[in-house]
Amino acid sequence: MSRFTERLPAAAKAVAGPALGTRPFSFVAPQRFKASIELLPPEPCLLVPLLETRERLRDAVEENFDCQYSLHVEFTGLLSWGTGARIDWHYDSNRPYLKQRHYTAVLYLNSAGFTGGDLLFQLPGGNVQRMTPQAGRAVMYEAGACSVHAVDQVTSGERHTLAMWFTKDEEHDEDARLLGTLRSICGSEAYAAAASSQSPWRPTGCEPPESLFASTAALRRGDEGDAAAHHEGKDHAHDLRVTRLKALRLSAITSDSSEDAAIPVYLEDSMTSGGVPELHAEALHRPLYTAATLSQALLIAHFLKWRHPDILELGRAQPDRVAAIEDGSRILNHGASHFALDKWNTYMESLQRALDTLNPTWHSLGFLCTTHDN
Ligand SMILES: O=C(O)CCC(=O)C(=O)O
Ligand SMILES: [Fe+2]
Repeated sequence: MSRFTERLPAAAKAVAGPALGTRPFSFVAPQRFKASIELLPPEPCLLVPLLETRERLRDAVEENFDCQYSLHVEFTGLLSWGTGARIDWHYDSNRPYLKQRHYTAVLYLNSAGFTGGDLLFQLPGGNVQRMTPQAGRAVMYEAGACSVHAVDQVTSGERHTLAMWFTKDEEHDEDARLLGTLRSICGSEAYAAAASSQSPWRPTGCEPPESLFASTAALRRGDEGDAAAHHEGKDHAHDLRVTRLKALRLSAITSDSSEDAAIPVYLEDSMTSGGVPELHAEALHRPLYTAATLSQALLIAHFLKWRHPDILELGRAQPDRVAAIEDGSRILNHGASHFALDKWNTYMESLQRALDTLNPTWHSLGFLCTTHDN
């Protein structure tokens, strides 16, 4: 069994300083979609292996960096990298609000189904170490400036990863919130109903408990530097998740009377008549989708922007653009409200299948290896 014994960051340290001073420091990953563990559907078959895996990765990081029992999980995310996605040279704690990140682990969930997407590390002397993702393998490195790395463009298909960040700072512990979530969902009727439902995100009937989706902290950590996500308040009119939906030209209608009410999300322009082709006006007055919480509304909005941008464009269509969006228009006319959620559920099911295929691998520690074994 090969274990992760090499500490890449130490090797990379010698060039990290000068390189950072001279290189442009930009992220370019428009096709990247990130789902925080707290925002995933509360399916036991999805969450249980995820939780097991994150514990295993935490142990491995502690062991390999000699800091047993001192790390907290700061963020767990399922990431999908579509064709065209890449990240330029960077290190993972490179923003003031990411300073608490001390270590990173990335578990690769697939190796077939995409091309490109190699992980590159800067080494001393200007050398670059390249690692091609392999399903079931993990890399781990320090999150600081000594670990400058990049991800090559995904040239086709979709690359799936489980990305985790670890912190020594208890205040940024993701576990506290997750434990609360698990306590509140385990054994609850709502959870049983949601877990047995084909579509746990269904806006009517039994909702997964609010606590599973309510964390604005998850958004803060999941969204590269968007100041909007720093909001922690409860006032919806000033909730920056609402502002961020607006930036996508979506309007979430929140209810003052009930905390539990489902939140319909509309294409903003569809609520006014400006620019909306007559033909579609009626359909556009229906919500694009309905979410259980604002966090979920935003997550689905990002998903739609990533995978179905035409749908978000529909309400803004100029008459001469109608042809280009004909498919989307047809969908809206035949039940827009279901389209977005159907796409979202289908996507989540495909992620779950990708994870299920890894289950046997996850039950063996053998998946942890050094990048030098490749
Ligand atoms: O997916 C990878 O190989 C690395 C991802 C990465 O560098 C990041 O998310 O900061
Ligand atoms: Fe990174």
